[in-house]
Amino acid sequence: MSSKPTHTSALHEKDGVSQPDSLNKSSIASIKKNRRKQPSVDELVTGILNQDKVALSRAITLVESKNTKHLEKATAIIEKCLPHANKSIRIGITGVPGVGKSTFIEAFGKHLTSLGKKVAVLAVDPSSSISSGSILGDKTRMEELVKDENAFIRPSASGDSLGGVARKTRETIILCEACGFDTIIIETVGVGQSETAVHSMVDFFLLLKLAGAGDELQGIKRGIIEMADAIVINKADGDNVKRAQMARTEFKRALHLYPQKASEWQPKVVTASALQKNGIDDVWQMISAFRESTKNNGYFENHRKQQNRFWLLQTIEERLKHNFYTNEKVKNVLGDYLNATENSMISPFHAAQQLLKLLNS
Ligand SMILES: Nc1nc2c(ncn2[C@@H]2O[C@H](COP(=O)(O)OP(=O)(O)OP(=O)(O)O)[C@@H](O)[C@H]2O)c(=O)[nH]1
Repeated sequence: MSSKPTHTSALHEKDGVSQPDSLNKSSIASIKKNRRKQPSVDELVTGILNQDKVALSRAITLVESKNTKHLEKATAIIEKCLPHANKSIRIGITGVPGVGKSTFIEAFGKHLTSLGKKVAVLAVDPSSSISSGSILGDKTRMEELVKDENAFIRPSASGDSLGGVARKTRETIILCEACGFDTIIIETVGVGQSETAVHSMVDFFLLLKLAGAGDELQGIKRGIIEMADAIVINKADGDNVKRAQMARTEFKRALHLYPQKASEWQPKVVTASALQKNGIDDVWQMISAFRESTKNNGYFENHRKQQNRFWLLQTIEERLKHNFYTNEKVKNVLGDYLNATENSMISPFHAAQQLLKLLNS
């Protein structure tokens, strides 16, 4: 008898992979055709509300699209998801490259899913606008978490500006919440302004630090420390344990020098080892205590309201700026005005006035 597979066998091979017989040529073609067909707004929203990660991913891709044709559809999806959003804790995590952000988020995220939480990890990556590459997106990161059905990981899209990346991240938060994710982690590399952008979209801001040699306080950027609700001294393992504890004492002392936060929360300093998964639950307990205390004193809701106001005003500023710099009349003469201003032939104020008039002419 011939060993040649027959068409009646349940599976057949394509490119070395077993395929159900039902996936014959015509059905594959139809799947491909359907894939090309963009789902409607309602289909995507229904998918998101049914906690379908594929629908979520497709909606995020629309939100991130630079194609202006997608803007209307993306806005409609956000509007429909908005009433189902907001029921999460949004946690910002920052730290210099190499401090252990991915290792920490992997351990933290896995811990949270083991507690029955649904975790979305988003990244705000300022490098994408500079190098068109992405510090956070390029590597295979969080290998375990990515396989967890209760987790969703999305690196940031490369944006033209930090503002653009931040706007998309805010909208993505809304989509993830509508999709049932109750813990949203927003990661950024502590190398620039991105921390401020992330701070403006989270409830709790966590700074990862290392117990370095020498004077710990020298490396502190005042602004970032001021924003932090907690400092986690990572890599507190092996020979590093003692140093991490010393660093903890120093940071605690330093944090007391700052004025009290509007949240009335006294920022905490803890040590952890993301690699050995030590101190991970302490971080979660701390965030839970923060949520409880700020919900009780009204700060939590109030802060989110302020963030919404800020998002609106920031979006208006961005659009105005965009309209100005892409206006043909402005583009034609901007260089001349810049030259004239450089050479003190016209004052910058007068030049600005003239240029702004062009927008409405
Ligand atoms: N000993 C020790 N090593 C750690 C710990 N956490 C992370 N590392 C190691 O530190 C290195 C950097 O870790 P990552 O998690 O990639 O750090 P990152 O901050 O995400 O780095 P970037 O992606 O470059 O921003 C890796 O070799 C990790 O294995 C820890 O708790 N203890």
